[in-house]
Amino acid sequence: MSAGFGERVRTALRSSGPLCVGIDPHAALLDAWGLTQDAAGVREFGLRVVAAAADRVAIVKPQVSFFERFGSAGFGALEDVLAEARAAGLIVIADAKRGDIGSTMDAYAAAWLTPGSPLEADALTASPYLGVGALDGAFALAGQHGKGVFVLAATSNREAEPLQRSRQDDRSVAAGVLAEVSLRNAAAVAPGEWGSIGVVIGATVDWPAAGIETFAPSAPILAPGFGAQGAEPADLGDRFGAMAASVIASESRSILGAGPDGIRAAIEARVAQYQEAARG
Ligand SMILES: O=c1ccn([C@@H]2O[C@H](COP(=O)(O)O)[C@@H](O)[C@H]2O)c(=O)[nH]1
Repeated sequence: MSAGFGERVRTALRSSGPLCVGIDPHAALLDAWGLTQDAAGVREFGLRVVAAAADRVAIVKPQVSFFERFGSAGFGALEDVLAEARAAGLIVIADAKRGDIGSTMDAYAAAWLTPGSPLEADALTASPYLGVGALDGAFALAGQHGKGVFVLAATSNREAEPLQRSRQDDRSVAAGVLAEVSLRNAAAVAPGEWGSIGVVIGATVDWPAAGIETFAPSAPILAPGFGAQGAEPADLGDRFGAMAASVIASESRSILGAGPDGIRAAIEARVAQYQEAARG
C-alpha cells in the first residue's frame, strides 16, 4: 500500500526542506510580470511559477481566490496549473479554505480530493468554523485517496486572534481544533507515522498567547507567514521549537516579487537560507 499523505509530506520535507512556494497571482504581480489581468494571465503566471518551483522545492500552494476572480475561465486556468504542478511531481496544496456543513463539505472535498476530478489537488485547506466534525467526510475521502486536509487552527493574520484565542472548556479555540485533529490522526495511523490531517499555524503566531504551547502533532503543519508577513527562515526553530521538522514554510509574495526572470534564483536563495537555519 502506498504511503498516506502525511508520510509523503514527511519524506518531502526531509529530502527538499520546508519551503513551499505560494502561487498567488495578485493583480499587482500580474502587472509586474507583464501579464494580462485575465484568466490567460493567471494561467501563464501559475505555469511559470510551477516551472520555477519544480526540482527546487517539493510543495506548492496555489491560492484559489486569485483564479476564482476570473470565474469559470479562471477555474479553467487553475485546472491547468494544478495538473502541470502534479505532473511535475510537486505536492499541491489547494488553498481554498473550504468549510461547510457535512454534506456540502463532502462535495467540496469531492471537487478537490477525488482522483481524476478537474480540480484534483493533493490537499485542501479547510475552515473548522462549522465544527471540526463537519470536516469528517473530507478527512475520510482524503484518507481513501492518499490526500490531505489542512485545518485552520491558529492563522497568521492578527484579525483572527480574538476568535482563535477565545477560551472554552479551559482551552483556546485554536487548542481545541488542534486537539480534535490530533485525536483523528491518532486513530487513523500507526504509532510513529504522520497523519494526513494537517493543521495551519501561522509563522507569526505567538504559541503561548494562542494557548497552543503544549501541541505536539504527528502531522504536517502548514505555516504561512514567512517572507512578506515578517517571519524569516532563521525564526523557524524559535517559533516552532520541537515541531520545526513538521513545518511547511509557505511564502508567496516574497518569492513571486522577484519577477519571472528572478524567481528561480529567489527560490534557490530561500532554500539555502532554510538549509542554513536548519544547520543552526
Ligand atoms: O493563516 C494563514 C493561512 C493562509 N494564508 C495564505 O498564505 C498566503 C500568504 O501569502 P504571503 O504573500 O506569503 O504573505 C496567502 O495565499 C494567504 O491567503 C495566510 O497568509 N495565513
